Amino acid sequence: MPAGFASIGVVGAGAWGTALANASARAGREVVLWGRDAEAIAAMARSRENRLHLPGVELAPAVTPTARLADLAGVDAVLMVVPAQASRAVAGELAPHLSAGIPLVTCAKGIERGTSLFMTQVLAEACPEATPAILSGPSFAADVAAGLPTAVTLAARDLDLAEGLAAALGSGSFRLYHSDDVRGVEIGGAAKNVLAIAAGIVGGRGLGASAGAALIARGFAELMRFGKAYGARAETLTGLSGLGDLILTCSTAQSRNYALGLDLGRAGGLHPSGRLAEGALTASALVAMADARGVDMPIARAVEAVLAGRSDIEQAIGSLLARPQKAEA
Ligand SMILES: NC(=O)C1=CN([C@@H]2O[C@H](COP(=O)(O)OP(=O)(O)OC[C@H]3O[C@@H](n4cnc5c(N)ncnc54)[C@H](OP(=O)(O)O)[C@@H]3O)[C@@H](O)[C@H]2O)C=CC1
Ligand SMILES: O=C(CO)COP(=O)(O)O
Repeated sequence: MPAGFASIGVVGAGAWGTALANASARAGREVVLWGRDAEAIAAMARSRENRLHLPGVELAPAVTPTARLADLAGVDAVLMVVPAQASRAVAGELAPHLSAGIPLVTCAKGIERGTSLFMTQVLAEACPEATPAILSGPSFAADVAAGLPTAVTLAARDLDLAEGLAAALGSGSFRLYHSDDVRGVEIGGAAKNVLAIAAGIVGGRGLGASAGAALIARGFAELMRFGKAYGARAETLTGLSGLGDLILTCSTAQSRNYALGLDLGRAGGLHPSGRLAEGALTASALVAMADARGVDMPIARAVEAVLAGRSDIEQAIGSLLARPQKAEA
């Protein structure tokens, strides 16, 4: 068993937070799982199941649910698993309970609207005493919770810290690779959700498997261009958290972002399902950041225009197909 990180705090008792709490317990950690809804947390503590967000999965004995952030004081590392747009506010409330230097690992996938900051930048501002890190990669909560084989990347600026955290959280079925390319890992997770909405639209419109594959390849070209403009390493963008997660999320309606695109493609309008689709919240920031550095992202731009109601699906598809044919890059 690796030294250190005997206890893990998980902030956010949604599907992913609950799955990560169980995965951490499976790796031998004691886990405190925080959720904001005291009633739901009490029910979870009684039933040992997160019936709202991860039904049918038994909570591991080493997981203690709580609705009090103060109960995270003293843990050795914290996984931040609330939605991207809520991360700043929750991290700010958490900050007074954390010891100096504690690793604070964002597991959310998105860019903050309004500030255009990546998740580790948001945590660095909200919890300046903590050490930001990120966990991201192709991993549905249900798969991880079921103990199906999954591989993700954990990145911190200090490679030894990333390696230590990966060793502490990983198990036979939940494999963690480590990296010091924090920016690369967070760009992949944020961008792929926007592109997955486009893939869902292609599926919902019945444009065919060939168009779906073209969308993934051209979407990946956008992700690469954006990543390079914002300092990511190519090998990170082609790895688990970039290409790996793009393929997963663009391939199945198990993804909420893809499912949102499916609905848009079939019905042509936005029908809010109430389910979290981070890409819909990140699209405008992604496009604004692409514009700021002159990065060409026609697919992401088309998604943003559809979501904002400035374009209908037919117009968006038409404008993509009308682009001049050019050298592949
Ligand atoms: N699900 C998955 O397979 C994966 C998800 N992720 C990422 O993890 C993040 C969380 O997603 P996921 O767990 O699936 O989402 P869920 O919709 O399952 O759960 C979201 C959780 O966040 C809580 N929450 C929402 N807003 C706030 C807020 N303002 N303050 C505090 N808590 C809040 C919700 O509480 P309440 O129940 O009270 O509303 C709920 O517990 C996202 O960024 C997602 O991209 C990453 C990899 C896999
Ligand atoms: O990030 C995910 C899988 O890696 C989950 O994707 P969705 O949020 O689209 O469901």
